[in-house]
Amino acid sequence: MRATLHQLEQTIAQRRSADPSQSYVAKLTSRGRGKIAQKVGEEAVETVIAALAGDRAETVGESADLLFHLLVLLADCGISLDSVLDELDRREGLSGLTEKAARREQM
Ligand SMILES: N=c1c2ncn([C@@H]3O[C@H](COP(=O)(O)OP(=O)(O)OP(=O)(O)O)[C@@H](O)[C@H]3O)c2ncn1[C@@H]1O[C@H](COP(=O)(O)O)[C@@H](O)[C@H]1O
Repeated sequence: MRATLHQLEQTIAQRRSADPSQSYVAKLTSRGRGKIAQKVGEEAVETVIAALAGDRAETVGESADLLFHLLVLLADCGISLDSVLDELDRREGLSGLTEKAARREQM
């Protein structure tokens, strides 16, 4: 998962300055952060609709679209994927601490 997303992050970084007529990433980037953010919102809604409809294949496809567009948005904001993954790791550590604290209280 990490390797796939990091590879895609690198590809997006390379394609941002490509010819917009040759590259979707370049085309979307040239339309501005507002448009990129709008696409993230649309893909999120499409993912939710597919999940609630119980359509597994559609949910997988829309989730891939969502992750891809989120990476394009993060790149535009100058935020690395590692910053987000580090935040998730930090939270996992926090929840581990909470569990340990709860166990201590039960003793
Ligand atoms: N993962 C993706 C990916 N997922 C979805 N998409 C594109 O996202 C678009 C979403 O489709 P929509 O119908 O929602 O949007 P649209 O009609 O094209 O655009 P709007 O008018 O709605 O803004 C489609 O054109 C898809 O091709 C992607 N485009 C590129 N990638 C990756 O990005 C890499 C670089 O792509 P290029 O920048 O095109 O070289 C590729 O090698 C892929 O790995």
